[in-house]
Amino acid sequence: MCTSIIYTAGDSYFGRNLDLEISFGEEVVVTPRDYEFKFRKMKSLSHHYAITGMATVQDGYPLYFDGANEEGLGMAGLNFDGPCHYFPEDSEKDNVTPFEFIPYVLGQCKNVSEAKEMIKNLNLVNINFSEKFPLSPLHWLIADKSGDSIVVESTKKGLNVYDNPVGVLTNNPEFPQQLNNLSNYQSVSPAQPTNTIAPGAKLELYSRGLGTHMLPGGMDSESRFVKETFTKMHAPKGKDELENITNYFHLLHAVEQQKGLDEVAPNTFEYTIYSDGVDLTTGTFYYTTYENNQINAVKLDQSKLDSSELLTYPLQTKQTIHYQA
Ligand SMILES: C[C@H](CCC(=O)NCCS(=O)(=O)O)[C@H]1CC[C@H]2[C@@H]3[C@H](O)C[C@@H]4C[C@H](O)CC[C@]4(C)[C@H]3C[C@H](O)[C@]12C
Repeated sequence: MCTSIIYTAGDSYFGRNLDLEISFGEEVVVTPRDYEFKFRKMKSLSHHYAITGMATVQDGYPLYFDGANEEGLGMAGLNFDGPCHYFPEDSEKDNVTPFEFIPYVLGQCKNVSEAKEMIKNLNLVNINFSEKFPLSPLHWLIADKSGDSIVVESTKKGLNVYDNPVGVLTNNPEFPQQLNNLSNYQSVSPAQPTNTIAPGAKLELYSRGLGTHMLPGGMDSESRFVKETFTKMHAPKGKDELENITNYFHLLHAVEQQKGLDEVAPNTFEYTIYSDGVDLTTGTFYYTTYENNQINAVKLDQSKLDSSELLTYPLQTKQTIHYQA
């Protein structure tokens, strides 16, 4: 499972938890403006916006899991196994494969409204990257530095684009159903409840936080969607970058999956391999990993963006403890 969010507090911060039982050798990858993006069915892009994100580089190609461009548009792919359906090539449309979707959009669009326009004529075509890396069933959260976001889902109905009023995406079911399910939790509140169940009966407020008593806490995608929406919608806004990025990681870690809790095969557990976030104004890319929950960062270096060579930064997975004398 995975969770992706856009959190606006002065700047906007966009990223995700990557929850899985295996790693694909992902690292922080900056694609500079002159790296040539070759597409299977579309004309290649020899000059485009620079992209920073988490990717695995295969045959010299950055297979992005999530990332953002230098204009402040971010995009993350999350598992959508079941409802997801990709289509054969359609000669009337722009045929982009799912593994090209992130570079195609982030390479060319500045914000959500440009992305929406571009997606109007798009067909997510069912072509594998390779035998070793077949298609993944994904849906995407796309968000920009204004805080706007949309969800893109390719199902048997076609390519669906939904405005996202909460700026959160997890996994199944389809997005409209996830939103609809929030109705069941409208009474969840940071405040102590008033007694509406048995007016007149004396009910003790025996604990703080009783307004959150009905908040789900499971690993499943519906529970995470509700919990993350509540947590993010009530998040404080910090006074500077340090406070904001600290808040941001608290939001993602609120739905992180600890090892041992989500068994996907006998004795194999899905867990939060990494959490990441880009400041969509400065382009600084932050991340934590399961082993190392100190915040690490890669700053966007403008002097390196007019090049054609990928820049890669291996994940720092060693925990550092701040010992005090
Ligand atoms: C599985 C990952 C999403 C995490 C997630 O939602 N897990 C939940 C699993 S489940 O619901 O509980 O079953 C997705 C996110 C990005 C995906 C990767 C990226 O799309 C990049 C390439 C694309 C290639 O086609 C396949 C390998 C791959 C390297 C993908 C492997 C995998 O599908 C990733 C890593």
